[in-house]
Amino acid sequence: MSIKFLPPLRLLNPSPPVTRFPLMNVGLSINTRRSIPIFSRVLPFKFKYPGYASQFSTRSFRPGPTGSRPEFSRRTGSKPERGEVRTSKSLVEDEAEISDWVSDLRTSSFRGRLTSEDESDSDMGRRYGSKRGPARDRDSGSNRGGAREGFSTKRRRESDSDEFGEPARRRTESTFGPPRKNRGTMGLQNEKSGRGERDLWIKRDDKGVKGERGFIDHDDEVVRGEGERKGLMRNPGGLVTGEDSDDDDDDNGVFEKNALSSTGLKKELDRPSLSSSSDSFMSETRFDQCSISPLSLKGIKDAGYEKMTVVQAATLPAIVKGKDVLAKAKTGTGKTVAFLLPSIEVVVKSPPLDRDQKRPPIIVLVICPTRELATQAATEANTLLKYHPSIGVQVVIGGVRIASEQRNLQANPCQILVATPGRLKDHIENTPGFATRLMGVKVLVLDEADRLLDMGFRKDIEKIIAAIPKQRQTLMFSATVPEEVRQICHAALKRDHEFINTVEEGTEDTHSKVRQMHVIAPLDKQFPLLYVILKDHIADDPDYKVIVFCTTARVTGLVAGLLGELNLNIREIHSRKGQAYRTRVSDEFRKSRGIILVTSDVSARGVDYPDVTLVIQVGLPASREQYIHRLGRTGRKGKEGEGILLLAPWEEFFLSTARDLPITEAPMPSIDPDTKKKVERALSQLDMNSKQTAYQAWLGYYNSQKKVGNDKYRLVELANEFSRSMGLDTPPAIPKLVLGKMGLRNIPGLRSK
Ligand SMILES: Nc1ncnc2c1ncn2[C@@H]1O[C@H](COP(=O)(O)OP(=O)(O)OP(=O)(O)O)[C@@H](O)[C@H]1O
Repeated sequence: MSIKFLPPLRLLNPSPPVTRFPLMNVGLSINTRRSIPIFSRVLPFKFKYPGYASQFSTRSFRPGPTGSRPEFSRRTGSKPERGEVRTSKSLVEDEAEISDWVSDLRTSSFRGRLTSEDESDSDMGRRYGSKRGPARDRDSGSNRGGAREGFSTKRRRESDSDEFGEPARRRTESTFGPPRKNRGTMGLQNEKSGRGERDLWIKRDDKGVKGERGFIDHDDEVVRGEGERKGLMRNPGGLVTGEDSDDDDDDNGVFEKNALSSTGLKKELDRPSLSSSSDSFMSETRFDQCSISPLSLKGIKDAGYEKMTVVQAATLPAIVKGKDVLAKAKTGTGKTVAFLLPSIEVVVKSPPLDRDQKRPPIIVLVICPTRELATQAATEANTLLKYHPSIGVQVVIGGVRIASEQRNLQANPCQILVATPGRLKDHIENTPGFATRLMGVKVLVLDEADRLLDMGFRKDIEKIIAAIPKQRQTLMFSATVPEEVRQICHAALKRDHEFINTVEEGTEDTHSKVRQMHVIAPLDKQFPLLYVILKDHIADDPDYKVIVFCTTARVTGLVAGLLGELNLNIREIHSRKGQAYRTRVSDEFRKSRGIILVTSDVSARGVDYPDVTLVIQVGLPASREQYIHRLGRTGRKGKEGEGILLLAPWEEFFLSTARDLPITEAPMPSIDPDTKKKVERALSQLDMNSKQTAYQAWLGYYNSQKKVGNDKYRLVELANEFSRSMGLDTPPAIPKLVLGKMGLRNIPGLRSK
């Protein structure tokens, strides 16, 4: 059965045809075991370069006598093979866990949107509504109005929220597959049709017997019944219950019972139980063993790189052969060079620019989810291009005047463009001649691919892909490639792409040299605890360099204010800060020691700050993936590091979603009465506005976390606990409009204005 597609509605703005990503279909993800043997294909992999041949194989690596050789797996086609599914299945150990996992899959994409105040923040006005005001405000870097976090939260969830009416309709607009009630389990196979790329879906019955078939065509738009998508997004369980509420008291007890000296945690962290062997990120292959242009080799040498990292050695052969590649490698292992170097080689091999050409083509397009990351990738590209003076790199990111970017694009060579999605889309729509230049793209790179394919960016990415040639090479890189991303990535990748996974089978997605611990404490203990943990770490390591991740921009602002009042050497980065400020602070933090960066998820992915000694995550991470990326700011390039996750008792469920990661319980540091008083005094010094906005943002964030937000009554109780933890007797009032948008009108305990 083939599906009839309706043409996209075009009203005011004529837009290019859109490549549609199939929605992440949970049913598909958890049933891949059955479909795999039919669809997966492992092509023999022959190395072109002698240097690689001895080093890698397509088979799983079993440590030899030296035990040091890294393992990676490589396969082609859009379907995972057995080994890989085992890896993702390690998250899902039994049937009961599957439902938890499914809930997480359902929520993870919009969770990401809610928390990650990445580039999307600045462009949210454009992406989620027709009003351009908010985006402009943000771009100018000014703080406006306490209600905005609530609104931006709403915008970010618009496309898949049940609470706001409009979203449910939108959600159905791009749903693919057969009507839900007819769905059994399904497998997807990508193939080319006369009309472009499409996915074959095959329905299976309970025994896995093939039944109904159909196609999902990426070039068309489908309108489908509402119930189908809702069924995917609703969380059947996982509410925070009254029992959890009672647990708060119990946990207070535990808190006191477990209390050690304030240095207890530090001592625990000092224990030398880290394995050092399996984490080698360097390969034995030298860059000069590969067919790379001599000028690029000179640039590499000047950058101080001699041997390739594992991911570089693993992906380079396939990329230089022109293959599409989806690569997974742990954080801080050199993925940026892995995609930049072969991309530069494509430019080198392209015909030189014609000086008279009015609209010279952009040859390589790199898309990154955050401004910091885009800037960093461009800097790395410039380093590698040191001896290629005629090749130009330009960056287009939110928060910068679009007119100045337009001038730059006009005046300077730009064979390589690094962009954040929202701003790139702006240029496609508003910069004269830009769309023509994009028609020259030969290589598309999606850095942090899983994030870019997330719902928050998906529409922009679809538009961007529609604006570049179909005949191109696509490279996708990330430290996390959840199964549902595997399911949809072939909308952008060719059918015969290679999935190169450098994470050794049976090992964690995190580095063994990074010790991971959790501290569970009720909200009223968390600010003092954070202070104690930081003080201990500072006392322990005079060269400390710490990142503290908070759930939202406003909460980040509050925590930074508090730690500043406590005389710690604090810097803060989040989406409420102007871009110039963000860039300056980021540069300063990169170069400094003895410093603490308090940040939201704008710094979660990709940012390469050297020698971060400790990452603290306060509150529920948006997802297991986000936890991994945040943690990955420490322990880069094979170094050691520490991570502490500070959760309230009712957030402890997160640990079961990250059960495959070695997060151990930390001994509870004790808070002496002086410290408690000191923190209370510091809290009282903070201005009311920062507490009000933090409270509202906190409520918005947890409202979006299904396991907490489904029970609105409990949610409000917890929010008011947070309010008390800031030293407030009465919770701040929230504008009625915002409460309405959050679906929290008339919930007892909330004050409205
Ligand atoms: N061949 C190499 N030899 C030594 N250092 C390298 C090499 N390639 C890259 N690096 C360095 O490794 C560090 C980490 O690289 P990069 O930021 O690309 O990691 P990543 O894998 O993209 O991390 P994340 O997943 O956090 O984005 C950078 O400082 C980079 O300069």
